[in-house]
Amino acid sequence: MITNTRGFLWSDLETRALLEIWGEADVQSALDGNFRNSHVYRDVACRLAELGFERTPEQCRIRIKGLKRQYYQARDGLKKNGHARKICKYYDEMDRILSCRGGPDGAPEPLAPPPDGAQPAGPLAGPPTPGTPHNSREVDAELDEDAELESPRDNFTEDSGECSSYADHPIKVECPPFAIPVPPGDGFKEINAPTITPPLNQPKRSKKRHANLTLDKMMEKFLQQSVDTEEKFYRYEEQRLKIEDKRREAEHARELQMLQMLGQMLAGISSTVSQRSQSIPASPPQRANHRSYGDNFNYNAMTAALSPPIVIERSFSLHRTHSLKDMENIFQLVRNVIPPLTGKRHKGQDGRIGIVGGCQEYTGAPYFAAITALKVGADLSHVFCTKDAATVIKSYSPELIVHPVLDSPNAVHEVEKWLPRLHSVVIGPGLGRDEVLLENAKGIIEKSKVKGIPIVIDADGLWLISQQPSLIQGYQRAILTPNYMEFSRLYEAMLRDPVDSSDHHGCVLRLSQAMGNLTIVQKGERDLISDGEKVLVCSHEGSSRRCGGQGDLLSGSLGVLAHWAFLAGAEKTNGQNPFLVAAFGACSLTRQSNHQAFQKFGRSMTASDMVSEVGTAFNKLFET
Ligand SMILES: NC(=O)C1=CN([C@@H]2O[C@H](COP(=O)(O)OP(=O)(O)OC[C@H]3O[C@@H](n4cnc5c(N)ncnc54)[C@H](OP(=O)(O)O)[C@@H]3O)[C@@H](O)[C@H]2O)[C@@H](O)CC1
Ligand SMILES: Nc1ncnc2c1ncn2[C@@H]1O[C@H](COP(=O)(O)OP(=O)(O)OP(=O)(O)O)[C@@H](O)[C@H]1O
Repeated sequence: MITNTRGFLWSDLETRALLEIWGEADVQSALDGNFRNSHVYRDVACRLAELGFERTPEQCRIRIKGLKRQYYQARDGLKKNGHARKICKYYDEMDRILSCRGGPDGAPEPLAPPPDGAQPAGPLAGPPTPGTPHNSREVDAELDEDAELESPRDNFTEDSGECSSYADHPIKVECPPFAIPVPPGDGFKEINAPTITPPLNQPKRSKKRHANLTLDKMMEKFLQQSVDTEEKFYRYEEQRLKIEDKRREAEHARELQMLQMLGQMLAGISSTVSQRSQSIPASPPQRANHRSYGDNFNYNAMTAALSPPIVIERSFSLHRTHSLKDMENIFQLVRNVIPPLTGKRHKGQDGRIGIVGGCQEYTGAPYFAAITALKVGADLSHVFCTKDAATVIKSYSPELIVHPVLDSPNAVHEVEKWLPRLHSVVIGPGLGRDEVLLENAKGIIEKSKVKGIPIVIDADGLWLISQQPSLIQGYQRAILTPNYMEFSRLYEAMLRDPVDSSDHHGCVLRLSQAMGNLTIVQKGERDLISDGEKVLVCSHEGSSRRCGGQGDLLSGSLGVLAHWAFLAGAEKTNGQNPFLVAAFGACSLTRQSNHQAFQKFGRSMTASDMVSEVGTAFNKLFET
């Protein structure tokens, strides 16, 4: 029965059958020295078929050729490492057959010792020298013997014709019997260098170690090259960044230059306008004392105001408890308390103001108060706000010092640490009405009182006071700045009566008295200022625009002026209550800023526009 074969792959059984036939003496003698061997392999194939294996003569010849090659390689090249059997599975069979076969001279071939300690099949003549002419000749002869039937297609299968499996052939990493061709380079020199070629009688193991060492060195070299490349990359990147920085600096310098040029151009334009304004006589200070109850805004007035020169109106109101002379002097008193700008002062002397307020909802209010304090002339402006609000407030202005402490568990202590360095505190803008924050504000008020620091209370700070008036009652260094609604709350809380809308002056006077003669600024169409003894009315022209944040400008500027007035002493204030003077100055300034901003922006005016006007408004009111 013919066994089906699997193409050109040979099973073990099939191969052994082939070797059995091919090793027979008549076959060997037919092949020996005979270059025309096709008839021999035809016979081999026929005999194989008799055993049940269907193979063509050509397949038989090629299989034998492959087996011979494996055998010679194993014997000549690799037998010393003791793994010949793994390279040539049929080594013993081949050896038995070929050792009996004569060499070219007819004498038996000297045989290698059997690998892996196996007993040699033939007489042991000592190990052959690999690569001797004899062996080469033998292989050549055998290959020539097979030449007749060889075809290009067969080359594909001649060395690996076995039907193998992964189990039969475990993967082995062996040192190849030839040098690995590698690209030239420092790291590869040693491979072909004759100086390190092991002597022929050196054990194979050392060759292997040498190869391993070489591989190690190659790997080392490779890693070194990687490190070098990386370093080069970083050096290059560093240089690139430096160049980039320089480029940016140059660009920045150019931008600055452009801005300076622009500034100079604008200054030129502004001085032209200013010269024009000055050529028209400005209102003398005496005129500021002109009594007026603050004309309501009308379009004629606005039209007049828009066209230069700007006439600064200062309006005062008298209460029956005060003389005209007092009123005439009050504005001059504001001027008196403003510290002169000299080169002798150091940072902080002109005012370190603290604003307590600013929470998640309200970040604008503390900002407006704090920035106005700086615009009026304070040196440092601190904001004590909640954590949420801090980053936002900082982002509005780098000039502000922002402390995100107001909602921290030890908020009062955190602010208290700063109190000795503060000249006044403004409590309430954007504080909100969260119980915890109000409680902290209360603690800060108490600590500030202990230190005798002037305190301005506005917005939600006033809500707190309307709940607990005793918190500030009797502290005459406090100034409360309620709008109409806030005033009503306070008034009702203190006097248990609704506000008498027919007697605003009397109401503000009474509230101040009820609070222990601290200063009350009732904001409105006309601002009423009282310390329980006097009532000042400021109806300086502002505008009809009531945008949110105007009150914050007032409280911020009042924080600075209160410090200045308080510091100035009785001589400068002519014995008047310094907080009345300060309040009058702050109301005038806020209204003037409002007026100027409105002239520019009309209905679109916002509190920020007013902030931009604070400097010039201050200048017009107090320094011209
Ligand atoms: N950008 C920001 O972050 C800003 C934040 N801000 C902060 O907001 C917080 C709350 O302040 P607030 O003014 O809204 O509260 P509050 O004074 O109780 O008024 C509540 C209600 O009372 C009324 N009302 C008010 N005035 C009145 C009047 N003159 N005459 C008559 N009624 C008047 C009016 O009621 P309505 O007439 O609408 O019914 C009003 O809605 C506070 O922390 C503050 O600092 C502001 O500073 C703005 C810029
Ligand atoms: N009708 C008005 N005419 C002119 N000026 C006014 C008028 N009402 C208020 N002002 C001025 O605006 C300033 C702020 O007062 P306002 O009543 O807006 O305070 P507020 O309600 O506390 O403000 P905020 O929006 O900051 O809370 C004060 O200086 C006040 O003189």
